[in-house]
Amino acid sequence: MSRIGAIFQELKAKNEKAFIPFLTAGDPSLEITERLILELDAKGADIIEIGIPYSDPLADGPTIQAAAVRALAGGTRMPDVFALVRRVRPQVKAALVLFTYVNPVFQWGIDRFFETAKEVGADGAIIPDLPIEESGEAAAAAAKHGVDLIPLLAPNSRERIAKICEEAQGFVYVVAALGVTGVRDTVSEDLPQLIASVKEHTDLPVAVGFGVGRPEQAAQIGRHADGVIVGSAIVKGIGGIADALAAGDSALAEQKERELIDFAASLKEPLRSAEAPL
Ligand SMILES: O=P(O)(O)OC[C@@H](O)[C@@H](O)c1c[nH]c2ccccc12
Repeated sequence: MSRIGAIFQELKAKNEKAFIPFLTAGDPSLEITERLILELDAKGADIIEIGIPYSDPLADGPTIQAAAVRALAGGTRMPDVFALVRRVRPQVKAALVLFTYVNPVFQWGIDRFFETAKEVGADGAIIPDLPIEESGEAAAAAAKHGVDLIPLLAPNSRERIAKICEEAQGFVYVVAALGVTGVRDTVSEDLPQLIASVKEHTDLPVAVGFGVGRPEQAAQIGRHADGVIVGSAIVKGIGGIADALAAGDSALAEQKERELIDFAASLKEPLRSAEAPL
């Protein structure tokens, strides 16, 4: 069983739900990303999504776009992200999932991407602009090298649920809202129904992301899903660290970092003893 599978199994036995934060590698520096990964792991992150900065992140809202801009400006490229994963892997309990787009994977070489991912210790990969209809080659390479290729399933892809679930590895990423990434005020009322229909097609865990920015939202989703993914709200906090550093205020940067880690812990808290569905 993969590390991701084992983590979900262990959580289930404890009636806990997975907390899955996202951050962009190299935002604002690789050194800070490395420290944040260790701190998130220590605060109970079960899986960490590590974004490979990309110049054309079409599914991302302004917060994560800005993170990619900062990381690229700092010079972070694909090989740096692989090296980062290699460094942190022996130091963390959390599973590590690479998050990237089709183009960079193509350029690196599909087979070589998954081969390198495995070699440095990544457990999974998410490629949001890879439609299921075109995922054959990547799915084969991922399976060959033992990396879970985690598919995204959006509220508008009901007819495609069966096919996506059939191909899925690791977990199914249910997108809670249409549009781009970013914090939203409310959780969609249709979400429990969508999760239920995904669960009719697969025994894999289901994690929900898009728009989650508060512990109450995490708690609400945790009643129905096996995991909660939080990107923009975390990345916004990292933006605060970046701003403080850019202003030369390292004391403020340290304070922002502590606040971010406390915020991450507050998102995991309601998932530790998840309530059963009502
Ligand atoms: O930022 P949000 O709304 O919390 O959504 C999760 C998300 O950031 C992360 O999984 C992600 C980052 N970039 C993406 C692009 C597409 C889908 C998902 C993502």
